[in-house]
Amino acid sequence: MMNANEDEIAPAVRSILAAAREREGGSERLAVDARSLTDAFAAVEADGRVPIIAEVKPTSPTTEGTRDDDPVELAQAMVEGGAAALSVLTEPAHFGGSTENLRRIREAVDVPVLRKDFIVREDQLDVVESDVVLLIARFVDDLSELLDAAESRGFQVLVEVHDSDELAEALAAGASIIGINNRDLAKLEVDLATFENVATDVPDDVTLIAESGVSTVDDVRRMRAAGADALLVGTAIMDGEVVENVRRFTTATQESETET
Ligand SMILES: O=C(O)c1ccccc1NCC(=O)[C@H](O)[C@H](O)COP(=O)(O)O
Repeated sequence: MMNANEDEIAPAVRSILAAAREREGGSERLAVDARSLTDAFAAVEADGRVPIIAEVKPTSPTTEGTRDDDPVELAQAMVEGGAAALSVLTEPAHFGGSTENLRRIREAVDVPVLRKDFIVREDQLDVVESDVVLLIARFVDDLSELLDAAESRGFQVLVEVHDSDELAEALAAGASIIGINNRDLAKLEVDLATFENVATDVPDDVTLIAESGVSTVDDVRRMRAAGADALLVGTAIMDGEVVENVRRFTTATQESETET
């Protein structure tokens, strides 16, 4: 079920995967009418801002405490701050997420919504509609098959990779939206140089997203300089005033923005 030796994976991530394998799928095949992620990025770019996917992330194995605010209010604040799209954790046991949160949020906003979860089987695509689903190359048995299964339901697919081998696998599977995760899921360590190193091998026609570990305006500029079409940011947006946090990141490359 996984490309890597399971012993190499951090215990928290092993637990996440074990729970993912147990989680039930849907009983009816979904057909999704998705909002375009690339159009949403283009609209934000045309406005001179940085496309940010803001993540509704109530908690995580590397975060202290839980943010209990209404997820819909958080999502609306993210859109008010200028987020191009939203990412919504639906993993319940380790991230405090739910498919119900995603359903309510997608109804309440008009930007594309990514379902952030650890999907390992085709039937797990059928539990809730979203505009984009995440597939993590490291954790999926047959990436090409699951990617096709998702696209045939109308989902756009963000394929997450962490190194050049996974990138090659994602490209061979036909991924057109790729996220390079700065968080090493084996050790749970974050290093922004990961994006810089792996991004050099990504073809221009791929929509490229920098994921995890972005906490300052300088980090946003660094990821953009390394070729990120968009950035996925969770913790640094959830920590404090959500509208202000998103606005700071979306305006990071504007001349008047000096704060780091
Ligand atoms: O965020 C974690 O602690 C985590 C732990 C184990 C597996 C995955 C994890 N995060 C998933 C994510 O992809 C992030 O939520 C997302 O990229 C945002 O990252 P950040 O901006 O660093 O919160």
